[in-house]
Amino acid sequence: MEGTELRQCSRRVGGVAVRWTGRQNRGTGPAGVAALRASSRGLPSARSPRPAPLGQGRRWGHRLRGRPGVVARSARAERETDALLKDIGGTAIYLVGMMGSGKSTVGKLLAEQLQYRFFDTDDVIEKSLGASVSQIFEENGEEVFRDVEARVLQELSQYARSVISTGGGAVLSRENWGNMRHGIVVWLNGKPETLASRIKGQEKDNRPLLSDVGEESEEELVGRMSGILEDRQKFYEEADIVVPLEDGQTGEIFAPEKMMGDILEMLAKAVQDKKKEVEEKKDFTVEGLPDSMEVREPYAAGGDKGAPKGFGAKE
Ligand SMILES: Nc1ncnc2c1ncn2[C@@H]1O[C@H](COP(=O)(O)OP(=O)(O)OP(=O)(O)O)[C@@H](O)[C@H]1O
Ligand SMILES: O=C(O)C1=C[C@@H](O)[C@@H](O)[C@H](O)C1
Repeated sequence: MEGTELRQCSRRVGGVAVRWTGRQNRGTGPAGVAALRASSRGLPSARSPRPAPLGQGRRWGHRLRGRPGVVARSARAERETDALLKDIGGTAIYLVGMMGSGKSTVGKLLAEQLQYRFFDTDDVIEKSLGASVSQIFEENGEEVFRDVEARVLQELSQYARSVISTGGGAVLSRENWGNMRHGIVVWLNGKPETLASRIKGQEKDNRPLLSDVGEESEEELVGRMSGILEDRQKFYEEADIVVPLEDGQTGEIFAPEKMMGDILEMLAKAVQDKKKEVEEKKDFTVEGLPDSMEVREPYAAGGDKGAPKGFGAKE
């Protein structure tokens, strides 16, 4: 059989030690599916150093000032952002959305501002397996890719202070939602036209679902993106926060820095709403309850929607 036999990988991806024992099958021998399945247990294994505690670095507002397109923040805005950092208490942020929606671009900015680590699940998979997403689809099939993706998400969900850019199809798995509900899920919601114009002409190494779309035809790409979005819309809508890519009135496409600012604002609001909700629940009394019964606080980030894990994942 051509290709590499079981191989040990040990790499650092975003500050996390990723270990993987994998068999790569580049030949026509037995498919690598079983080998990948077997080897996808426990990835990534993470015993990473924690990032510097919030507050030790430069302040958020200060950092924003240097950014092109970002308006200097007032002392009040600085106080607000400091309060947000305190309030979200390290809660992880998951970015979901279609291919080309800007999850990696915006996610990196967000991580920098929050002094969080940044992970891109496609990258983690590619680096740890030493193969591109397209290669994995081609040689092992989509099902195996989804399986590996789920394991990666599960592992990453144990870490606080992370911004995690997920693959476009991660929302299709119930298991993934269970893990993403450890944090706050943010959907970058854009029109197929916007997505297609970004993706067109880009290499397709991590977008095998578009590999058969003609290079020349943006129309065909828009059609494909529309179809995928239609199938996934209801899953994306489960997100805690929805951030548009375009201005609904003018159609202007927002810059990544603006999107990051929008996310921060919406996070602040979500945190305040949740605090209020918790406060209201505290005042709520039920006649006739035995003294020993406690009223449980609701899940912080997912509200009614999700698996109850809440703010403050494992540090
Ligand atoms: N707000 C934006 N305005 C203009 N271009 C953007 C914006 N955000 C991202 N882009 C560009 O769009 C392309 C796709 O962005 P990015 O890779 O961040 O998306 P993604 O959601 O991570 O995609 P995928 O999941 O397919 O990897 C990149 O070329 C990026 O530079
Ligand atoms: O939308 C999707 O299903 C995908 C998006 C990419 O990020 C990759 O995760 C992969 O190509 C699948």
